[in-house]
Amino acid sequence: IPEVQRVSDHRIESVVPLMSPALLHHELPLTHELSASVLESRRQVEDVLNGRDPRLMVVVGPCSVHDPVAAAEYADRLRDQAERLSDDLLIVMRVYFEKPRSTVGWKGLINDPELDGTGDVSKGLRVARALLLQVLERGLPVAVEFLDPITPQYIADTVAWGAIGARTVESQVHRQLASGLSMPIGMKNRPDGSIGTAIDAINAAAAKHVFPGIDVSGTPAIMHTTGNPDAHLVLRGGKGPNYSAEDVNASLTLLREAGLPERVVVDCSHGNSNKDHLRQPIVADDIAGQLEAGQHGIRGVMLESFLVPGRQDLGGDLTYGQSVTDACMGWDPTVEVLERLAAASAKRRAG
Ligand SMILES: C[C@H](OP(=O)(O)O)C(=O)O
Ligand SMILES: [Mn+2]
Repeated sequence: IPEVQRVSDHRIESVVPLMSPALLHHELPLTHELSASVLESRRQVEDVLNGRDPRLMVVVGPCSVHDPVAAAEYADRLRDQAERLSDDLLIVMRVYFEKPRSTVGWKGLINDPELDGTGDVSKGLRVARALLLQVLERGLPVAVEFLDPITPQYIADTVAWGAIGARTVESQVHRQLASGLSMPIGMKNRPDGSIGTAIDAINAAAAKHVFPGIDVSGTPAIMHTTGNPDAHLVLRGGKGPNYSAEDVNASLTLLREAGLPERVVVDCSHGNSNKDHLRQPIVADDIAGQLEAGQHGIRGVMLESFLVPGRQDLGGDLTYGQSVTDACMGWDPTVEVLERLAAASAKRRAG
C-alpha cells in the first residue's frame, strides 16, 4: 500500500487480492445444460409467484451451509422429495452462504470457510460455487440470501430465487442490487415486524437504478439496471409471529393498497417460530390450513431444515449435519411437513 494511502487508510489492516468473477466462472463453469435448468427454474418460480402455476413454492434447507459435504447429502435427500411431491410443490433448496449478524458472529461460508475468522474469501467463493453446481446437478433449484453487493457476480447465475433479509431490507444498496438480479427476490419484513419497509423495498427494487459495482472481470463499473418486477413480500415474524390468517390478509391488503400483486411467501422459522425448530411444523400446519381454506395469496413457504435437528455453536467438535446458526428441523419432521404442505396444496388446486 503506498505510503500516502497507508497514512489515510489507517484502519485497513491488509489487502488480499481476490480472483475475478470471470476466473471463478472459468474454473467452475455453469454448463449449457445447467444454465438452461436455472432459467427453467426461474420461470417456474415466477409462474408460482404470479399464480400461473397453482403449486406452492417451498424454500427449504439449512439456515446456513458450513459443511458442503453435509449440504450435498441433504440435497440428495431433498431431490427425492422434490421429485415425489412435484405435482403440488415447487421445492427450492436453501443454500445460504451469507449470514447477516445482528452484531458480530460467523458470517458464512463465503466470508469465512475455515469457520475460524481467517476470512479466506477466495476459498469460500470456490467452495460455495462448487456446491451450487453440485445442487444443480441433482436437479434442485437453488435459493440464496444476497448480502454482500459483489458476491452476486460470482454466483447469481446459479440462483432461481433470492432473498433480501430482514436486516437489510431497508438498505438502498440491497434494494438497488435486487433491481439488477435476474430472479425473483423475496423481501423479508424488518425484525421489528414492519411490513411497510418491505413494501418500499419491493417498489424500489422494481425501479431502474444506477450504482457503482464490479463487472465480471472485476473491474469497477457503473451498473445500470432494468428494475426487477418479481420482488415480493416474505412474512418472517417480528416482535411476534405474523403468519396467522389475519396477518396474511392484513399484509395482502397493504399490498393491494400499494398497488402491488397480492402475494406473500411465509417463513415458518425466525420470528414466526421464535427460532424454535420444534414450532416450525405448527406454523406450517397453520399455513396448510389456510391453503385448504382457499387462501391463494400464499404462494410460498420457507423452512429451515437440515440432517440433524437443532443447532450448535462453532468451536470444538461439530456434529455432522447440524446447523451452526439458527436451529433447524431434522430430516424426518421435514418430510412430514413437506407432505402436509403438498396435501394442502393439492386440496387448494382441486379448489
Ligand atoms: C437470516 C435470515 O432470516 P431473516 O432474519 O433475514 O428473516 C435467514 O436465515 O433466512
Ligand atoms: Mn436462519
